[in-house]
Amino acid sequence: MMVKKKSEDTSCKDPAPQKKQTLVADSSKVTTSAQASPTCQKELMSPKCKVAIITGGATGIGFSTACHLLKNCARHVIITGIDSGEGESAVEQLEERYGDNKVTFVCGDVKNPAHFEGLFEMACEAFGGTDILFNNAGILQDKSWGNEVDVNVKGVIIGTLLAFKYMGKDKGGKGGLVINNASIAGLHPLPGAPVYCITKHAVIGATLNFGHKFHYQTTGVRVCAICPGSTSTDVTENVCENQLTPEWGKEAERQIFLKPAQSPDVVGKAVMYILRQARSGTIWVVHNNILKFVEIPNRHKISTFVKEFTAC
Ligand SMILES: NC(=O)C1=CN([C@@H]2O[C@H](COP(=O)(O)OP(=O)(O)OC[C@H]3O[C@@H](n4cnc5c(N)ncnc54)[C@H](O)[C@@H]3O)[C@@H](O)[C@H]2O)C=CC1
Ligand SMILES: CCCCCC(=O)/C=C/[C@H]1[C@H](O)CC(=O)[C@@H]1CCCCCCC(=O)O
Repeated sequence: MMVKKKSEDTSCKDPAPQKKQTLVADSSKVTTSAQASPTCQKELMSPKCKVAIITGGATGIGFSTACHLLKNCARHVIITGIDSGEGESAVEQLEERYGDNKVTFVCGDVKNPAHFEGLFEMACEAFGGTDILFNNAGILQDKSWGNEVDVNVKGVIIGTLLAFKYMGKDKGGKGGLVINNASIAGLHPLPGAPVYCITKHAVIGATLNFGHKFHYQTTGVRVCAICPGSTSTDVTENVCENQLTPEWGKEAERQIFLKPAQSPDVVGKAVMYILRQARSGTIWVVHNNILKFVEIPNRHKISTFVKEFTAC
């Protein structure tokens, strides 16, 4: 079987092959008040014996997360993607590291609800259900922004609604966890790639809404988001060429590469932390190898009074 070089990720091998990157949880900044504590004292979930679906799991951050789940004794990981060569190569690498029958690749598009539902059906039939959905697939291609919106936003909505349907306690499921892969670009502007940035802001919105206690109390499905800073994966390849104008492309590239990109392994570690500890509706940044909780300010505190209007 052909093993594509570009999807090879050795970052999960122990010990780390290059410069060791340690994920530091910035605990001084994590808890701001007892009421708003983003984490739970007791472990909310362990990866052990869990069944996970990872969209876009054959490469980059998704692949690294699959490594961490399997290293932590997950029962089975279903990875998806649109490139079957990358999928086959990823399965080969994961089986070599973690043993046979631990991973399945399904080729398909997150924009396609039937494909997505097939993943949950497969997990039901083979393993009795799904515990974790990592909505990770995403593209940075403002040049074809309609498709970008569909993949980055529609894919997350389709996946989360299906997670509620198949994992929700109110639907006979066991509850579980959805982690959305947003981006630091979901929290601040990336003017060279504005549509990408808009889609990632939407993923934050999806997390705050689907992760709200209104849904958590009925479904038992936690919904959290991770916002990686620049990470060395294929998504950061050809940034310049894939934007709406060459000037915008140059600006996006400049901003994304202002600091050295972190390893996808660091993001995989951060996903494990969120899986174990994070409350539903919480947003987490992992940037420069540091994990931080993002406090969304109360809307009453972020606005300053200017003027009162009365209807004419
Ligand atoms: N690399 C970075 O600096 C950052 C990446 N992210 C996000 O991380 C996520 C994963 O990207 P990376 O691992 O960085 O890059 P990547 O390019 O290695 O991974 C993206 C994966 O999504 C898959 N994919 C693309 N379109 C798809 C579709 N329509 N349906 C199903 N799968 C599809 C690809 O086959 C690929 O495996 C993306 O959502 C990206 O926006 C967020 C912040 C920073
Ligand atoms: C694939 C697109 C990823 C976009 C990531 C991005 O825009 C990153 C930009 C950073 C750049 O590498 C250097 C920076 O300073 C940018 C991020 C700054 C965000 C501040 C983080 C806040 C915090 O640490 O809480």
